[in-house]
Amino acid sequence: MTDLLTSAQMRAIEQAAFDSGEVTGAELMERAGQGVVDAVFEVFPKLQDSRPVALVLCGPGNNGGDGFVIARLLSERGWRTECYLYGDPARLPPDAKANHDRWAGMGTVVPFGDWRFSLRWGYGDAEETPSLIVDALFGTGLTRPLADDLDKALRELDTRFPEGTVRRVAVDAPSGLCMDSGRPIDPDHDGELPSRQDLTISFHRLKRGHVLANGPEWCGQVRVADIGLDQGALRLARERLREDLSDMAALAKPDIYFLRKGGEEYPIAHKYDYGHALVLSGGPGRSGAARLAARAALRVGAGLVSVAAPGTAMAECAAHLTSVMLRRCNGASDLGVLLEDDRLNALCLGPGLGLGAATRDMVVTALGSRRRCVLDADALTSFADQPPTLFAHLHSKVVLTPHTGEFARLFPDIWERLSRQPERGPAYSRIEAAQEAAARAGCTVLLKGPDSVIAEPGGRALVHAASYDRAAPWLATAGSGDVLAGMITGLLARGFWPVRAVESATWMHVEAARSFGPGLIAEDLPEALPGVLSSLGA
Ligand SMILES: NC(=O)C1=CN([C@@H]2O[C@H](COP(=O)(O)OP(=O)(O)OC[C@H]3O[C@@H](n4cnc5c(N)ncnc54)[C@H](O)[C@@H]3O)[C@@H](O)[C@H]2O)[C@@H](O)CC1
Ligand SMILES: Nc1ncnc2c1ncn2[C@@H]1O[C@H](COP(=O)(O)OP(=O)(O)O)[C@@H](O)[C@H]1O
Ligand SMILES: [K+]
Repeated sequence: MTDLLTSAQMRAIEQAAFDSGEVTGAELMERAGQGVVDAVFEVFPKLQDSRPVALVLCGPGNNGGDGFVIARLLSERGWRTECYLYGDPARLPPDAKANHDRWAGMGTVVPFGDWRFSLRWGYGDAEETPSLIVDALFGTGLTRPLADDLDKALRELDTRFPEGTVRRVAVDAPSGLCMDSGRPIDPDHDGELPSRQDLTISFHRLKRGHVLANGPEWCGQVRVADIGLDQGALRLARERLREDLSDMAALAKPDIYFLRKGGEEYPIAHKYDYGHALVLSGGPGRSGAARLAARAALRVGAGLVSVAAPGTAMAECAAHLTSVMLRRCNGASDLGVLLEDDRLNALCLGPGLGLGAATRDMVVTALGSRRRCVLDADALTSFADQPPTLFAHLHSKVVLTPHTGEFARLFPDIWERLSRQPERGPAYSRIEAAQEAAARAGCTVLLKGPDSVIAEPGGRALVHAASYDRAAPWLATAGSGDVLAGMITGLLARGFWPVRAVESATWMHVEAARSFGPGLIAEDLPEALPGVLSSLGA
């Protein structure tokens, strides 16, 4: 389990470590600076052979303190390093002040008022041009937008050294990014930070802002530096700050133990031991989405999968289905009859189902059967005018899988908070939005996107980040959400508890896309699943 921390959680862990006597602030700062320098040369080995000239931008807090450590360590490696300080040296916090003073005995500290980037750096002298710019201005302590003069100076610096001419590295966070939400605190610039980093080094664990919203876009790559905070500090912090840490989010991962067929759980299993999923289809010309979902449910290991289609779409479905079975279902009352078969243990409603009263009725019937159930697409949008009607029927075995647009229709007030440009930090995040939605709905909610958030009504949240080395831009293709809904349904049929089904499915969905690569269309996803399952050892 990889935790994703808020700034407050990170501070609580740090404080617990100090109080336990395990480490001092000065030691942590030294390790943080060392962690940055190590990561920089590991990720960009060619920097060792380039111009050894660095510019370190230090801020008024401990992020700036890390910057002074980095300057010293670079200098010890023979780099010509200059520090620019935004802030009053006399008001730096103690550890940052100590490192400032130590550095001031070795090199220069240019006060902000004297920043003349375009004149001092690379002005007719290639030798002077930095090959590394370190952003140690603000980290987890950012609470408000960058001041105009600082923002302007940073933008000038950014244009002075275009992308590719210098490596930009951020300490903990690209300055201006809220680390609780991944959203720039920058109402005046429409969320455009002054510069895009090539590498961001987090400490101890990733923070939420590294993976949520625009975080990955501004961080470039991320690395986590181990600064030696052990489990003891985490335990102590947890005991002290139950509230802050009980909602610690984590990164999603596949549940390998339960994905495996056979094994200790089912040494001689029958197909019904893996459940029977039922996917409802729309009318003629609209059955593709349900068929995609059904195939995905079967590929992910449901024992049996049926599509239930209106009479008018039976021929179309029959022409395309082989191992997936077919049932007639002309509406809510037919669905009620089908559900008398209690072997049908997981339902999927929404993909291609059509909008309106007929869909609403089928949803209500499905929910009334208390089956495990995935509601996606049209099953959600059909309640856009009356979300409370839907919420009244939901229960803990249901999963809602809205994309952003569907989420906005069902939870307009939550969406409004999430889409407002943040003026202060910590900003409202997609994790909080999904948590609030799950609490209101009383069931598991998957808020889809490159940063998919899975939230349970009890408050626990998981994030599946399709970013950095797990980026899967090919998933932005019609029907990929239908496949995901089917995968979740298949895992529910196999007996997975909702949050586990969603966690494993979102992970494998991205993995399937990545294993296929460019040119992916939704039909390829179920076919890529056997490879994904094998690679997991399932
Ligand atoms: N928490 C930990 O365990 C560790 C933290 N370290 C570093 O400490 C950083 C956090 O330090 P701080 O809490 O001092 O926070 P920062 O250094 O991120 O920010 C410090 C100060 O800036 C002020 N501020 C916030 N937004 C501003 C704005 N827009 N304009 C001007 N001033 C603004 C704040 O009031 C605060 O005084 C981390 O990001 C990391 O770099 C590391 O030294 C290693 C360990
Ligand atoms: N750029 C992207 N990177 C990673 N995953 C993405 C990206 N765009 C979309 N996805 C994923 O693809 C799926 C799309 O679902 P959805 O929007 O419901 O599409 P559709 O309705 O066409 O099936 C979601 O699981 C979403 O998380
Ligand atoms: K920073």
